Amino acid sequence: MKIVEIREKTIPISSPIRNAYIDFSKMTLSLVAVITDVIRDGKPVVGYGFNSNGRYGQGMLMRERFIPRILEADPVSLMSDAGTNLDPHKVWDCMFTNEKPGGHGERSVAIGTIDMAIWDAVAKIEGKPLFQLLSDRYGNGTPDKKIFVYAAGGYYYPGQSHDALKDEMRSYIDRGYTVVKKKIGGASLDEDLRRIDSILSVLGDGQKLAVDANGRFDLDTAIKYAKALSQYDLFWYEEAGDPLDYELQATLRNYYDKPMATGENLFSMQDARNLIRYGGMRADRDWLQFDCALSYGLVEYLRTLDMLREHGWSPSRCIPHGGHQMSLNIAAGLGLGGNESYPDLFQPFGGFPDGVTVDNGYITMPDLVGIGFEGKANLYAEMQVLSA
Ligand SMILES: O=C([O-])CC(=O)C(=O)O
Ligand SMILES: [Mg+2]
Repeated sequence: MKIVEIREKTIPISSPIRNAYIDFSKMTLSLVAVITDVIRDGKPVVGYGFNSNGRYGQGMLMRERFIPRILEADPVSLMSDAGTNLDPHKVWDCMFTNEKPGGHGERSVAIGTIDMAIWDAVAKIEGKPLFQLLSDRYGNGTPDKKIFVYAAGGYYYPGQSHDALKDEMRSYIDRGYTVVKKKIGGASLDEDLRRIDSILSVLGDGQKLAVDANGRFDLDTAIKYAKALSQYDLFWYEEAGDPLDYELQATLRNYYDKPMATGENLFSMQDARNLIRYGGMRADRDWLQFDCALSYGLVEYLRTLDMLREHGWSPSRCIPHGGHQMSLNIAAGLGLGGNESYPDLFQPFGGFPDGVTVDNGYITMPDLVGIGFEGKANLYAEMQVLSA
């Protein structure tokens, strides 16, 4: 068997929203199709992948380095030992050939996107949902198909009123979510607190709200917010300072004893390990948000989960960034604590297969082969254009 062709396309996911650091008016992502010569149901197996929001399409890196390396490799060198399927770890090693360590930049996004498509193809060739394959290979063989999901929104919109913000949050609760997220740090502390008060007048409980500063704050500001936020008993306080400022994160724990979350902008096992070694994160209450689609894919995420276990962290402390079905499969197969969801943003990417509903904060994964993209009609329509 072999990979016949790999196609990629940059697709806009723009919207008028803004967090504390960027707006999404020009946001794009890469969609990838890995076409194999394996026939299932009379058609070649095609694996699909895309990167989640925030890092733009990475077509150039794929076209210049990673796709040619895969297509120029001896197909046997990319196969499982039995020769009946691709081996994602071997494909990963092939992509990483002649890449120096460190300084991960955005090649981790390009590789992560192709890696997602490889895993989709591998599970389709085995004829299983990816979560089942992961549980069989790396877990206990019994996936937990019920997954906690929270609704990420609460962005800054031009001219948005507090009533509109309240309506947005109410609509997530009405759709079955029990935890919602809002952005902070894109307005003054006073205005952010008024926005939080408005939202809590709807939610009634701080544990139903997470806040996200998107790495905007210096230490003084992070501490001011920490002190002010302490009154609410929030679900979490996310990415207060620069993602690579481990000392800031470690200092912040002296001012905030409630749960914190970070990690969506750490793109390698080594960066994640530095957070665990030096960031003062607490395995009994904090949350880790590494997103495989941005950080070298699931092959690297498996290394990150091993690293976490060695440092006394359970996979259940991971709730990845990005809101895509790949992380839902990892959550079900390997016991993560849940997944992000953007009910109204970045569609048709992200979200759940059609017919899946959120019930009291949880979804249940349907038994779809591969990652399950074929079960989401508007997403699969985009994918089919690429592979036609
Ligand atoms: O606004 C963004 O860049 C996305 C983000 O931080 C999140 O979903 O946590
Ligand atoms: Mg975030």
